[in-house]
Amino acid sequence: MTMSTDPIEGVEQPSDSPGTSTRYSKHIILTTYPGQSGIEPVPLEWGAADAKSRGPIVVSRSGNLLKRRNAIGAHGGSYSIYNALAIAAGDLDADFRPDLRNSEPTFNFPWQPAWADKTKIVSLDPYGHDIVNQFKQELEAGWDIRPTMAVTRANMKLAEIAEDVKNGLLEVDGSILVDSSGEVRVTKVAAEPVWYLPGVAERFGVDEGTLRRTLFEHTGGSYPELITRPDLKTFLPPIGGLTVYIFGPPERIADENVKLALRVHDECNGSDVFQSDICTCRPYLAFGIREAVREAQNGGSGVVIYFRKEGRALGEVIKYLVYNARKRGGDTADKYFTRTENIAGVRDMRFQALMPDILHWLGIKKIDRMLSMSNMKHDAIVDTGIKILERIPIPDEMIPSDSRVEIDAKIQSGYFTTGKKLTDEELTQVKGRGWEKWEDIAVSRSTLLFRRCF
Ligand SMILES: Nc1nc2c(ncn2[C@@H]2O[C@H](COP(=O)(O)OP(=O)(O)OP(=O)(O)O)[C@@H](O)[C@H]2O)c(=O)[nH]1
Ligand SMILES: [Zn+2]
Repeated sequence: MTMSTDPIEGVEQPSDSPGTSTRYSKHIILTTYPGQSGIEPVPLEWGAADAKSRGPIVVSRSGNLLKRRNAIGAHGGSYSIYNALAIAAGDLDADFRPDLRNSEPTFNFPWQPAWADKTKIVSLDPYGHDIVNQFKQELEAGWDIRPTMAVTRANMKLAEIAEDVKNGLLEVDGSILVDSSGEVRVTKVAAEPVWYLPGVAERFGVDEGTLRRTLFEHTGGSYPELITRPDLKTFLPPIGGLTVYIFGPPERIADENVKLALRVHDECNGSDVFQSDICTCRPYLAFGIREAVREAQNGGSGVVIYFRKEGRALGEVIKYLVYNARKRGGDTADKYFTRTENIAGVRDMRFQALMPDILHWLGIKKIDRMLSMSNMKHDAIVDTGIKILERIPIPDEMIPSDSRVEIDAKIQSGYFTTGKKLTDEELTQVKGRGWEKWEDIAVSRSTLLFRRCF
């Protein structure tokens, strides 16, 4: 195969390639180059004063947009693959354009100076929720421009909140906390990642070329334009995004005169949804929601931000391998992080450096009550100029006994605490639950049944 670079012709699809599709031309454009004839990216000036002077993010390769794209990657984060599958399966037209009527935000977040600051927001599109309004003409002309953020509202119900009402820790106000079943009114913002590569590189203290080359190499060479198009500075990576849960009127978040309670939470599916008791994730999340509701009821604002960074962004498979190593090797707090490092090479890949972007987008300048003990979250937030006035650890009575190992290891490694920091010797004594053998459980159960029968 030969590669022609001018004009955009690409390579011929090999005749022996399986399932040659009639949906696409026989020429496959593997990549593009800045000087190629016809290549004319839509101007995009990250950090410009407003959406129109910034320009829309155009990432689609469909039709003529291939020449006008100003971003690398694809919409939808990790769901871009499902989108491709739907097209491959014939369920979705490759040139489909969404009908965005009535999809506008339920609350108009006011413009913040950070939206026009290319150092404050580098991992999401500050105008991603407002494209229907900002880029009407382009949409009407048939351009494929998509929202990367969405704002909606909902009611949610949490068992722990119902418990808090029952125990007198929260009062039903009929507006924020609707009733004693734990029903709460909430405004939600979903955001997909949109990276301004020079800004992301700067946050990690690497040069842009190194970041681009590393992303290219370690995604199986999936995004060659990271290498061939240094003029394209924006990348929509195939990773999960975040959701903001706002309790109380959203306009209060940016108001420095009222208090703000904030929990930044990273996904832990096993605990958050299924309530496994090996970690403190769901209890801290529920505590965060309770305190956010309380702050909103007191005339302030409560915010919980949920990031899709399962297993400290190592993924659930790695996490379960670590759990096995912990349970088989003797689960003690002194070895907690070593077990992860043995399997993943590092203990954490969450890179909290990008996390504060959403706080700046919301217009947060200070956090009165930070519901987190993490030094990494704290330092990342404070480093970008947001003040944290008080840090609130998870209350002791909310810590499941099997997760003492995790919490004591975290405190030892630098997590904030108002309690006692254990010595190295004491850490070896903090033990998690061992595994019972299935055979033993089954035997004792059958013995029981046997006894009951006679
Ligand atoms: N790899 C790995 N990940 C874990 C383990 N235990 C918990 N996690 C993950 O650790 C993350 C915990 O995130 P958070 O609940 O935000 O807590 P944190 O950042 O440690 O700090 P706090 O804000 O103080 O709660 C989640 O992504 C969990 O899935 C473990 O043993 N191994
Ligand atoms: Zn967890």
